[in-house]
Formats: sequence, structure tokens, C-alpha cells
Amino acid sequence: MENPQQASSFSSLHAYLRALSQTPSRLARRACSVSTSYEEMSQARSRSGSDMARTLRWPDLVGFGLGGMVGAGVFVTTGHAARLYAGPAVVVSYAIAGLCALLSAFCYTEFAVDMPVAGGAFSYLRVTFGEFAAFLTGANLIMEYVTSNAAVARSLTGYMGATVGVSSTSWRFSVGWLPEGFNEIDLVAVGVVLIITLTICYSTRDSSVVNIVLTTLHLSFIAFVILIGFSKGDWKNFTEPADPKHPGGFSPYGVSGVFNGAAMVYLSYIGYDAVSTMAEEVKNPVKDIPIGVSGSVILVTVIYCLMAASMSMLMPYDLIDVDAPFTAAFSGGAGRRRWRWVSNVIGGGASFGILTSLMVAMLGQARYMCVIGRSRVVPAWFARVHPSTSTPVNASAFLGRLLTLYTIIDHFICCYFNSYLF
Ligand SMILES: NC(=[NH2+])NCCC[C@H](N)C(=O)O
Repeated sequence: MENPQQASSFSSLHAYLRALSQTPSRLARRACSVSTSYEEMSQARSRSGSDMARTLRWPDLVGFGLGGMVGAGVFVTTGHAARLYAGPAVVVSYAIAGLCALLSAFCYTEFAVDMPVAGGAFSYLRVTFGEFAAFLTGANLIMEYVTSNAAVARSLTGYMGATVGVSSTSWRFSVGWLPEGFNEIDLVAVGVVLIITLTICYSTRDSSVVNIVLTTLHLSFIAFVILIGFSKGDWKNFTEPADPKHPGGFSPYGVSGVFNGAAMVYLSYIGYDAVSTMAEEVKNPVKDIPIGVSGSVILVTVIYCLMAASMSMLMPYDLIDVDAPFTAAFSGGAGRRRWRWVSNVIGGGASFGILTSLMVAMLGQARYMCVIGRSRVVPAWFARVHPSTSTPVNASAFLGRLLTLYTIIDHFICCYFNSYLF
């Protein structure tokens, strides 16, 4: 463990150069040095100046879990997994992926209850495997959050366009002097990222209220899709393909198909880890965190299984449109034209989902950065918690601006992510 009296390496240029010249010896000394839960919760935490406010209860955490996990992913991966791998047994794929997410959520829960600090996986690794493992994980997490958030923000424009029946290209404009492939400016995405940044800097409690409202709206869209699926669908689609030459039965590609499907739909569960970064802001960690983290994964598993079942009932698996499974299930096919408006409904639901998963991920990334700042791996400036808002404003605002930049220029990477993820 580093000496707490020692000045930060970032306090002056001189200190930085001295630290740089000591890199080999510092690395050897610190790479495997572990801190303790007590140090993380006292000494390290005091480097933030003020404390984060303990304003959240378990309903807020369940809201963050649902909001963070249920985005647009389920509207896309369900089709891929059902058509290409699992067939109607995609329901089982969702259950398996949910179980895996739950086991991981139990680990997060146990750590977060034992050590309710904002650093999530970064802090847990610091007390188990030491600073180097924590640094590698923290750096990867921040990169993963910022790049995937930029892709998620840009995908919002497409879904909002679908909601009102307008092509999203009309909401983007090209800047002539920027290189081709990097010149598509997405103003909607940039505006949304800035508004969310302001909200999370202003108050965690108010962010939770916004998240609960948007998540409730999103879930009502999802409930609607499930109900329509169950009322208009046909049970025989669970076992009979449209083309008798295709493999039939509930699980046409066997056990391996079901597990491949589970690997594909796991994306839809990403987001629960961000909830554990709120541990420092909950009123009663011992009760609120287990219900919040594990409870939200259980709820999401049930919702996803019902959605997968509803889609499997709507049409035979071999007719599913891989790119827009739910929209096509409702609006495609002869005699179903009257359901075309459902694609607007799905666009609306997905838009709310994208907003909440973006907000939860942005809350999470700021808390990771704040705690990395406390460890002095990055300047302690990132660790500052504002005395009046009780939020990590420096980390939130810095990553918000970085994300804005990515969202503006990273058309190429975002397109890649979008095609890969969504
Ligand atoms: N903001 C993010 N990085 N979100 C990634 C999470 C994706 C989310 N589970 C979904 O299915 O849409």
C-alpha cells in the first residue's frame, strides 16, 4: 500500500517526472500490493473531500438495474439468437444467460455489501489481487464504458426516428472538412449525452427519479409487446417451422444451439455491474444492495424470457427477420399490415430503454473514475465529490465531455459497435 503522506505524482511537473523515473521500482512495489476494505472505506474515500450522499434505497437500485440492463439489445439479439442458433428455445437461452448473470451479480453483491464503496470491480480487485490487476480492469472498464456508450447514444437516433417514422439520417449532418467516415455529426446523441451529464452531476437522487420514470415507460411498452405476442401468437410456432425442410421441434439445433444463443443474448444483461458502483450512496447497504443488484437481474430474466416466448409464438423461428425481429413479427407478412404501427411503438420503447441504459452506464463510469482517482492512479482531481451536490462532478463532467467527443467524431467505431451489438 502506498504511503498516504506521500504527495501525489500529479501534484507538479517535478513530482510527475520524479515519479516517472521511479516507475520500475514503484511498479515492483505496488503491482501486487493489496489494500484492505477498511482503507478503501476510510483513507481512500477521504481523498474525495466530501462524502457522496446516502440517498438511495432498494427501489432506486432495482430501477437502476432494470434501466441499465433493459435497453435496445433485447429487440435485436432475440431475433439473431432464435433464427441462427436456438430456435424457439431462445427462451431457455435467456434463462441460462440470466442464471450466469445472476451468479456474477451474487459476487458483486457480496463484495458491495462487505465494502460499500463506489469503485465496483476496481475496488474489489484492489483488495484481492492488488493494484496492477485493478488498474488493468479499471482502464478497460473506462474504455469499454465510453466507447459502448457512444455507440448506444448514436443508436438512439435510429430508434427515435423509427418512433416518429422519420429516417434518422435527416437528424445527422456531414461536415465537409472532416475525413470521410468520421464526419457524421449526430446532434440528437450529443444533446442527450450533455443533458444526462448535467443530470448526473446535479443529483444522484434526481437521476434515480428520472430513471424510474423512463424505465416505467419502457417496461409498459415491453408489457404491451408481451401481451400482444401472447394474445395474437400461436403455440404451434413453438415446435413447427414454416418450411418443413428446416429442422423442427422446440430446440431445432439442439443443446449447442441453446448455449450459443445464451452467449449471444448475454449482451442484454450487461448493466447490472453499474448498480454496484452506487453502493456508497445507499442508505442501508446490507439490505438494499442484495435486493437491488440480484433482484433486478431476476426480474430482468423473467421479462426477457417472456419477451422471447412472445416472439417465438408470433411466428415460426425460420421466418424471423434477424435485423428487426419484433417489428417484423408484428408488421410483416400478409394480413398483418394493420400492425405496422407497432414498429413505432417498439421504436419508442427502445428509445426509453437506450436513455436509461445510457444514464446508468454514465453514473457507473463516473464512479469508477472517481475511485481510480482516489487510488492516485490518475490525478486525485477525478476523485473530488462536490460538497453541495454530493456527486463526483469532476469525473462525471470529464467523462461526459469525452463521451460527447466520441459521439461526435466516432462514426466509424460506433457503426462498427452498432452493427456488432445492435
Ligand atoms: N450503455 C451501455 N454501455 N449499455 C450496454 C448495455 C446494453 C443493454 N444491456 C441492452 O441490452 O441494451
